[in-house]
Amino acid sequence: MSPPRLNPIHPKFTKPNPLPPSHSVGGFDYQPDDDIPDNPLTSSKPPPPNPLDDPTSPDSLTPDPARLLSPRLGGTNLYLIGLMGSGKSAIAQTLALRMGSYTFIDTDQVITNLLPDDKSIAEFFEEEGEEEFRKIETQVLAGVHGYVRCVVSTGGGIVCAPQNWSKLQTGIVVFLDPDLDVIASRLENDTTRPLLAGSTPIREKLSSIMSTRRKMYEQADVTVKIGGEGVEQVVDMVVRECHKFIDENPPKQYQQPEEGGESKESKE
Ligand SMILES: Nc1ncnc2c1ncn2[C@@H]1O[C@H](COP(=O)(O)OP(=O)(O)O)[C@@H](O)[C@H]1O
Ligand SMILES: O=C(O)C1=C[C@@H](OP(=O)(O)O)[C@@H](O)[C@H](O)C1
Repeated sequence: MSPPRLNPIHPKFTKPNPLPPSHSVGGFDYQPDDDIPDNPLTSSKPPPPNPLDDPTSPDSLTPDPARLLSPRLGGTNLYLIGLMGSGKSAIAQTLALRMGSYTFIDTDQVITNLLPDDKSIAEFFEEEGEEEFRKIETQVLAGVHGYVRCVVSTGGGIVCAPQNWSKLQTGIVVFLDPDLDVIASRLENDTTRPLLAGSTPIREKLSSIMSTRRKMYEQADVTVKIGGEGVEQVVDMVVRECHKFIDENPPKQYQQPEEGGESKESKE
């Protein structure tokens, strides 16, 4: 039986083996592939220039500012707050992915995992009431804030309990503030948010909840006003605002020494 035609670079690569004849890898001899145009290993033509050598080239790789955020945060968590439907879960998930070394956590998801009998948050609200839900939410946040390198999507009402702020403020708090019409259209057919149940139009309910919570949401370190932007664009906006926040509020150990030698910190 002939040996399998493994690609010697990585078995998951689907392109044919690019190695020249009689090249042996792992004990197998490989045959040339004539069908790869300009195979850099066999072609007589010079390879195209590396775009990285020309920083003005549009193909030149530029690092994602989201990835550059991770080392600047030094492990500090990001907490996303805002009204239900403002996009906290969607944005946190994509942000964590783009940051690379951060983990996405959704407090609502943690709560759902804790509830017995696969109960949903809406069912728990109905059976046990909002007050019981808030107690669990506070306990979950207390657990979550002990972790580092997390992008945490919180429940919309987490800002209402003052004791939650002592946990949120151990990280950078980001308020996602979209237009209420945008949120209302996103949640039009949603049945998972108990506070929106009933016959009052969603837009009206959102407006009433927002008017009692806005002051609390505005305690955030960073506010991102959102219109009709898609998820990736909102992530870009969050990243930009977080970099700005760090620029304006550098961690103490990074503060520049003042003229004359001593840093502000060492004088305190
Ligand atoms: N910027 C956006 N553009 C389009 N759809 C979005 C955007 N942000 C969130 N969504 C969608 O809106 C819905 C509610 O978002 P979600 O992340 O669950 O909000 P939250 O966690 O704040 O309650 C989801 O279906 C989500 O995919
Ligand atoms: O605003 C609120 O009080 C709530 C928001 C929900 O989370 P999302 O903001 O993720 O929808 C969920 O925690 C619960 O239904 C209560």
